[in-house]
Amino acid sequence: MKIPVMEVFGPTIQGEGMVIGQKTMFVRTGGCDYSCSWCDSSFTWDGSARSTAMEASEIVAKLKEIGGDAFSHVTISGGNPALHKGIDQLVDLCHENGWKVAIETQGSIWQEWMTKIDDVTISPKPPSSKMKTNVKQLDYYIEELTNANSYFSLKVVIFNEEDFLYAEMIHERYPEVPFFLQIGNEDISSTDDASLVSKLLKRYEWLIEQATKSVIMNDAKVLPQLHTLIWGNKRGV
Ligand SMILES: C[S@@+](CC[C@H](N)C(=O)[O-])C[C@H]1O[C@@H](n2cnc3c(N)ncnc32)[C@H](O)[C@@H]1O
Ligand SMILES: Nc1nc2[nH]cc(C(=O)O)c2c(=O)[nH]1
Ligand code: SF4
Ligand SMILES: [Mg+2]
Repeated sequence: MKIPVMEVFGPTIQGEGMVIGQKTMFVRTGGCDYSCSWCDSSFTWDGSARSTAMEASEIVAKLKEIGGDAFSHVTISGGNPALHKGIDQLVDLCHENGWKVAIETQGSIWQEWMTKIDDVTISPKPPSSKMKTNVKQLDYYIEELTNANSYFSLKVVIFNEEDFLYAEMIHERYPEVPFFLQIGNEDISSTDDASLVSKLLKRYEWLIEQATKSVIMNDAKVLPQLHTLIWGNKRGV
């Protein structure tokens, strides 16, 4: 079953969330059921770029072609990779090659293959995105991953106070799930890396302040997007 692929890149490091710093390859799929106002990967769904329909075996060949033997971890992101049934085979092939597999999804669509993934990041969207969370669906997600004994976490991107309150609500709803706060990048098309980084670090400091003040966030981890601090808004890193 073919998968629409926007880009395959790496090795690089995972710049976000539960396995931040992990050396990894990326497979970015096309299409999303959301359209977040601040999406830094909107080319996956807004029609501005074309995807290539690829079989899982072709994706694996591409990973080997560009990564050689210099990786053992593959992150599938998008768009929403959970739109695609064919990822089941991709995960199996990665495992056959001895690679671990991570996924980035917003938790809006469930797939049975989700429980095979080694590192699952669920990133529900706060009010600034203009998207609405289906909490019942999120409850189901968390329940399925918990029952499957999966290694998973929640990561909420924060742009303002209202987003922070949303993050508190999510963390309180699923207190057992490892919880990550991430700073939002407001300047997704800036090419001025110096001013971008300085602004992001200010936002990071602000988010740390919010988290340190909050009694609900006692066990939260507060992170920047590491890749943005290093490479700015560059694609394919
Ligand atoms: C591009 S999304 C793709 C995966 C999936 N659709 C999702 O949103 O989780 C990957 C991650 O980037 C985050 N992200 C997107 N735009 C961002 C921005 N402007 N600043 C910070 N994080 C952003 C998302 O919240 C998500 O955690
Ligand atoms: N280095 C790096 N880390 C990332 N973590 C999540 C990413 C994504 O776009 O899903 C991403 C990305 O695009 N690059
Ligand atoms: S859910 Fe993810 S890929 Fe989809 S629009 Fe939002 S940030 Fe972008
Ligand atoms: Mg990204």
